Amino acid sequence: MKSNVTSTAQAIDVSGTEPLLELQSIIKQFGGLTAVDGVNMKVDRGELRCLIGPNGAGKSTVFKLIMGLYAPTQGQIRFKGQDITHLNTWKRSRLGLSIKMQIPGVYGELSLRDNMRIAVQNYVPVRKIHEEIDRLIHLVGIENLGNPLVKNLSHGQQQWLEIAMALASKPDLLLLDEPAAGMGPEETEFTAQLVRSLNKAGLTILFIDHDMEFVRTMAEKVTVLHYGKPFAEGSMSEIESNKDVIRIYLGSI
Ligand SMILES: Nc1ncnc2c1ncn2[C@@H]1O[C@H](COP(=O)(O)OP(=O)(O)OP(=O)(O)O)[C@@H](O)[C@H]1O
Repeated sequence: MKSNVTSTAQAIDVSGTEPLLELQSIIKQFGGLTAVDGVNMKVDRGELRCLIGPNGAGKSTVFKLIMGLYAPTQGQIRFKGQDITHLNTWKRSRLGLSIKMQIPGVYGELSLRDNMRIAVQNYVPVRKIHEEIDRLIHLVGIENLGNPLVKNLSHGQQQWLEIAMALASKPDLLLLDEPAAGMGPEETEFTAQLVRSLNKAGLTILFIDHDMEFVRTMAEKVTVLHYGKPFAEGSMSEIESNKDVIRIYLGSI
């Protein structure tokens, strides 16, 4: 299979010097547990960045904070230069943030196109829905699957469908939580190709992954989280040769 990305809907604003996303001193506590402990992070337009770190380091919580699924205990989140710390998820998605979570968010008992319709209907007029569904399933390379019930799709196909659904809002920044988890080598390769081509077409992507081979082929820049704090940041080769990162994470996977 091959992905069909040529361009995403929103072009890169080359004039903008401000980071697309900025986390400023973000803290998130769950009762007595500090899951995110003072994260400062900037993501520039056009980046394909990976967030790595040991289990429980706070990666998924950071994603949920960015999307407004959790409110930070402290700190500020800025997106496109705007303070979005107190905006609800719907408004953030209108502003250009989208997420594909780790837990599948597709409806197995509905057909592929009905799943897409749910994702698309809030963003295009009714007369454009079919056309938009066609565009998005073509974009992620699942246009030849027909219209089966989603529970009958393979794991990989369900993940790509979910990426297509996440693209319905025409995001500027797409968050992918372990996009290739549970996939075989071929599906993983297709996912890597898809994510890279979406990025090349102008979409900024921040993803979480534990599969270093996958990260190596994808990310230009890697941020390491450890106990809820940024621990290291750099190119994959810098990260892989960082003795402290090997000690706390890479040495154990
Ligand atoms: N809703 C919640 N309530 C209480 N504790 C939570 C909640 N969500 C996350 N945590 C805790 O916060 C910490 C960070 O969790 P998080 O899922 O963000 O880590 P992670 O780096 O994504 O881990 P993994 O790689 O295993 O997915 C963990 O100790 C987790 O148990």
